[in-house]
Amino acid sequence: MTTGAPLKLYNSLTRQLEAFQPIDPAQVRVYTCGPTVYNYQHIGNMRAFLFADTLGRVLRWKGYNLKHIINITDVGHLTSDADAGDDKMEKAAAAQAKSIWEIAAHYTEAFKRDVARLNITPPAEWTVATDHIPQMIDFARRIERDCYEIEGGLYFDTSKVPNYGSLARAATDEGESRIDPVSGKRNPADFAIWRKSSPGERRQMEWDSPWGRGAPGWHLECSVMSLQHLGHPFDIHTGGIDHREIHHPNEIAQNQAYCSCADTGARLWMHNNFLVDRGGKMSKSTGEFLTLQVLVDRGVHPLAYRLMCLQAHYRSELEFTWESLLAALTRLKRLVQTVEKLRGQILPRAAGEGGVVGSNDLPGAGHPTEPGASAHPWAQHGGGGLERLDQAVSDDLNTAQALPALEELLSDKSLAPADRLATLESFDTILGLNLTTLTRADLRVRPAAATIDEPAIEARLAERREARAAKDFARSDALRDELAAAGVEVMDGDPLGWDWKLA
Ligand SMILES: Nc1ncnc2c1ncn2[C@@H]1O[C@H](COP(=O)(O)OP(=O)(O)OP(=O)(O)O)[C@@H](O)[C@H]1O
Ligand SMILES: [Zn+2]
Repeated sequence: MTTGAPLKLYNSLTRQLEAFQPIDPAQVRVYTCGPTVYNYQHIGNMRAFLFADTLGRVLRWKGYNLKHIINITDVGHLTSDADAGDDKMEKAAAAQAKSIWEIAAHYTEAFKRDVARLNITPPAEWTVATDHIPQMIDFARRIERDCYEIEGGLYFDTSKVPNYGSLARAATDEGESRIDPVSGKRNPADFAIWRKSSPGERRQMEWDSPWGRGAPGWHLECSVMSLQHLGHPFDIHTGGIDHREIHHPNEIAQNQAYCSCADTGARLWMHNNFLVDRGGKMSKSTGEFLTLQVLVDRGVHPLAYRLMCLQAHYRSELEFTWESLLAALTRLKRLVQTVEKLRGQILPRAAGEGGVVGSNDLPGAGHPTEPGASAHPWAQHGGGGLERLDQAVSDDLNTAQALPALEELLSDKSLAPADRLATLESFDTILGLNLTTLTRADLRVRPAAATIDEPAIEARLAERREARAAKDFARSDALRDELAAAGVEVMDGDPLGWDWKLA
């Protein structure tokens, strides 16, 4: 049973907020288009998975039993989403003189490491495209009547489905032919279901099919994996907003051809907006891009990036600047410091009462996925905090509004520290910032360029304190400069109580 405010989500299909009603109340099924593992994911890509994670966390918190699938695309995605150009995987393998399997394994592992560092809940299953080739061929056979064969392979005739492309904002008439015409296509928006290897072409990944040796089209993969692992129709399909224009309309067209009906395959299609920088959408194809590792190498904890994303609504464009990332880090430090203080306030009292309360003993601990707000026995102790959280996230996952509600809750002196901490656990079930366990020391990430370690820093700082006590300011300044040269900024009188930080 779910409780709390009705969950409203924005459906890209209808372009409006809709009250969420599960198809099967026993299990909510969500499919997220996963990464193409030809390169590291940039932090823009990770925004898409952070958004899907927030959706999953809210659904679970509201009491739904969630089955979430994220795929790994290791074949078929071409350098243009509009189905033209080279296969991204083949291209990367050729450039690095490696096998596609090595490329896929390396970047899949790197992606999963980032997923863990951002505290993104892993899905029920990571479904890998190349594990589904026979199913893709079966699916393609069933929709073959809506396709035609040309030299390049089997193409889907988009004129066969009524309302083709209605999900996209602009009519997709331009389709792939605008970029790289494929001779013989009937309509510009028609797309490959099965791409035949051209004579003389040597592909690392190719399979036999009724339409010749070749590889599946990228759009086919997601239709097939969602059908196999979730069944059609399932509840929610997510992806970045670029997918609203080509990839998802094509999935929908395939799904409708498959079922010979108007069903799009999913009830709701949800899309996160882009992370942008001064150059526009962050993109791997532009060459220079930021990975999570780059942020870490610069001394920024990954959860600061998570917080930065949570500060914006998922449907708003989010501009990346180092200043805004560092501001998010400061906000995170402040939250952690407040939680540490609160914990300090309850520990002595609890010890006096005959036992030390650890964070796992707090009410609500160990039940992170229990049903919604008012179902929690301790909801009344949160001073309305949980209701505010519920209202915010029920309004199309408005985490930006949940954050000030959390900050007000933590500083609400009319509530006992233990109650504030208990309510915090519920907030963090949704926000995923690890606020109950994160320490200030965890947030001090050593930049790759730093040439000094923590014991050495502490030793220099102790020396500097002595120099200051002895009013030897020249020595104190020299030590400060020495630390600065090693990448450490001394923070005298920092309001957050940070003695130093890695610059
Ligand atoms: N700048 C961005 N901001 C938010 N989401 C993005 C951004 N770029 C891509 N995405 C989303 O990231 C997810 C993974 O995308 P995928 O690995 O297929 O990226 P890609 O198309 O190869 O890369 P890119 O667009 O970065 O060159 C998709 O849901 C995609 O829509
Ligand atoms: Zn997809």
